[in-house]
Amino acid sequence: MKPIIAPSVLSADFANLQRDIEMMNSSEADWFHVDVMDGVFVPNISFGFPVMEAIKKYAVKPLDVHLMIVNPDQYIERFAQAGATGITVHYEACVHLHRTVQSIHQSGCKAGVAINPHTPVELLKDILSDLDLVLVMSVNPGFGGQKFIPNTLSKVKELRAMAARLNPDLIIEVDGGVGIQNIESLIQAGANAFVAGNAVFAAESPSKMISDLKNISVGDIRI
Ligand SMILES: O=C(CO)[C@H](O)[C@H](O)COP(=O)(O)O
Repeated sequence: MKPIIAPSVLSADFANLQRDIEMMNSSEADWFHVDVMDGVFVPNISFGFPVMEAIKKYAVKPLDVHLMIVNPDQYIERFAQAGATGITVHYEACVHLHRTVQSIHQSGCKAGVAINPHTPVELLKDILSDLDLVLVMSVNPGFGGQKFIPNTLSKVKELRAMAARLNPDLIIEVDGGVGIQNIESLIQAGANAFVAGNAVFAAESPSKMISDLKNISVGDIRI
């Protein structure tokens, strides 16, 4: 099974957003990854509803919305209305995570939980069966173009083993510093969805890079 590739709109050229969206539409990308940052949960501010609605207007693929914000519960319904297909909230930002996940499902979206590099996978044990996706951050969230943290590989392996018992259909998405140099080992570890910002948008041909990531040959596929 080929991996899910979700180019991150954060790394697109915002002055040519429609052009970059059309590129993603006609590429082998599966999802649009939409990073929302509030300047509180992470030390950066990206964009909010108007940009998200503009993306939705042209995108013909699912919008995978990653909320790097405090109090995400306040905004779930609005992100669903703005066109999200899936909404991922941070474990570290939610006090009543089970309730938040229920709200995401009630809004009609797929539900994901993201964990920061320092957050142990085992903390997800009691929520795992309620999730469609876990997003494993392989950089500290807030900025594109950072260096992949190698410890992510063992976290993905541990999570896939836990999911085999509790939620075999779980999508494990990796976000941060992902590219052609590490996607194969991440697939072998058990991940099956990948966010790629810099790797795609700094490439000479972004659509070819998306295709190369999508069609990577993997020795021992475990998904
Ligand atoms: O969530 C993010 C930052 O918080 C970005 O999606 C992520 O960093 C992807 O960018 P890159 O592939 O350039 O690392």
